[in-house]
Amino acid sequence: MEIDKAIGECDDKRLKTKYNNAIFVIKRALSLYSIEEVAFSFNGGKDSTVLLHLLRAGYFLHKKELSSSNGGLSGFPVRTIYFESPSAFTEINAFTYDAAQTYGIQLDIIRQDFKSGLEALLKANPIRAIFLGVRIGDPTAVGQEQFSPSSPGWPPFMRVNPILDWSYRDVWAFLLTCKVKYCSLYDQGYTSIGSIHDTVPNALLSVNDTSSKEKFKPAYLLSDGRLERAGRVKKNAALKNDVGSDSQNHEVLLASVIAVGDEILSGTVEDQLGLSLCKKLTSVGWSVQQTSVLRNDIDSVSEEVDRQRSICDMVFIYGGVGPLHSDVTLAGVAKAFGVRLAPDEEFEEYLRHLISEQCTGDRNEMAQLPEGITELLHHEKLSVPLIKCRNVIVLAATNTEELEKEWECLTELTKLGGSTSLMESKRLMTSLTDVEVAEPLSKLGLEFPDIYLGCYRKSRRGPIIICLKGKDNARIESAVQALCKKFKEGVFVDMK
Ligand SMILES: Cc1cc2nc3c(=O)[nH]c(=O)nc-3n(C[C@H](O)[C@H](O)[C@H](O)COP(=O)(O)O)c2cc1C
Ligand SMILES: Nc1ncnc2c1ncn2[C@@H]1O[C@H](COP(=O)(O)OP(=O)(O)OP(=O)(O)O)[C@@H](O)[C@H]1O
Ligand SMILES: [Mg+2]
Repeated sequence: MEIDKAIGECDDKRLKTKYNNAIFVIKRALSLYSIEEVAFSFNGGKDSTVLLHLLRAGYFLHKKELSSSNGGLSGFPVRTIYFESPSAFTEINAFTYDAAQTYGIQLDIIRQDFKSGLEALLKANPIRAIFLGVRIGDPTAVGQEQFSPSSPGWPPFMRVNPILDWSYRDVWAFLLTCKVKYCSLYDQGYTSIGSIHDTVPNALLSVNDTSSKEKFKPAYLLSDGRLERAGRVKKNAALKNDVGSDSQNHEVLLASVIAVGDEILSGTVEDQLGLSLCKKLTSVGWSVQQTSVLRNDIDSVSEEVDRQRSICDMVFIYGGVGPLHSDVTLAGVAKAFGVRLAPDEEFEEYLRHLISEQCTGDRNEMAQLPEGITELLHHEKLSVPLIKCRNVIVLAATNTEELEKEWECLTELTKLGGSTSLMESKRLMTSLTDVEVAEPLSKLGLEFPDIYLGCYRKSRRGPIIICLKGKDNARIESAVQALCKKFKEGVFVDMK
């Protein structure tokens, strides 16, 4: 088998190890599942192409072990699915079809989105496991292992990721050593290929040329594989980025507070931090748009963070930060931004000081932070810096005392308290009934559209508290006067 031979004959020890491990995973999968129960998700990308050849070799070696036959491969026996999209590059499409022909692959073309397509596929076929060319640096790899069940909400199958631990360099070492064909776009400076709408050649491969047309070196010449996605145009480029940039245009800054903890949802622990954070944010003029409590689950965190970061100026998240298996908050944040978790030397240094002797596990694993988007906010009062990922602040506090300290440092280090014009407010208490105040209050709202009017009561029959907020004290006073005029004197007590 030419692939096995090429790797066997090369003297790249690292590549041999990676190859052997991947083949081991493939052979395990082929032992666990029958050939009808497996599928290969192929899209003509470089990682997919590596996997195609590993599967060809793995199937050959698996068969050889079973029957001690040494025959060649006739056709490719693994059901191969390709989600064809109108926004795919024509070069990718052409290569995919070409490869199918060359290697005797019967392609199942699916023209639906991934989820619906997989649902239909699994309904019609006995498939239980799907091979994917996902690698650890991919945003979608966060939280995955070589065998990972599909996520909740997805049809049930096993995701098999034989090249999960391969680096960018390993991929190119394999393709070049085996001298196999790959999509022509990689020779034009594309290093990771998505759709025509979000992919351009990697600027790091640009060749300075006097002619007008920009030229690029081939993908295998990219020296720092961590930058392979530099040619991906950010999907959310237009979204909010940071306090102090486009957020300055709002009158009031918007915040979202997210707690992560199964223990809160089960009612075992009362969430004090959320309450405290809302108070603190309000006191410095922020408007808290939403608080939410999430399960310790990567996808729950990533979906909520992704939603909130695009709506709010700043997202504050706490809980699920640390070395426990349930501490998935940072992985969720990474997934929300489409980046991987990567070891951070600076952060590791802090942890080394902090936990030194107690550490039995891999300290490096604990020091993983969302790559390329994390800013460490240092403060002499903090033993570990605060973690800021674009407009998401990850708080490590586990109680209100710790939060107090982190908040103090945070307000000193960022423009949290300084960038907004503080809101003025006044609270009035009345023993009038809600029916009595309802209409006059809604009219007041129309007369003073610039004043926020909030109402609540502590018990059904207890007094009503009316809260007036605005930028200008004089306007608040006018609103209070106007409200008082609508009733007998003395029915409202000023609560300050
Ligand atoms: C065969 C297959 C299985 C997938 N299974 C899952 C899954 O279990 N959970 C999930 O969140 N995404 C799953 N995805 C989606 C990918 O994680 C990812 O969203 C997809 O590759 C799109 O990447 P893009 O948005 O960068 O194009 C799957 C995709 C494919 C092709
Ligand atoms: N449209 C698709 N059809 C079938 N499988 C897909 C599709 N998109 C992604 N996949 C699966 O997900 C894997 C990861 O996709 P990803 O885009 O990261 O890698 P790639 O396309 O192989 O290489 P590259 O990183 O250069 O784009 C693929 O190897 C493939 O198994
Ligand atoms: Mg791709």
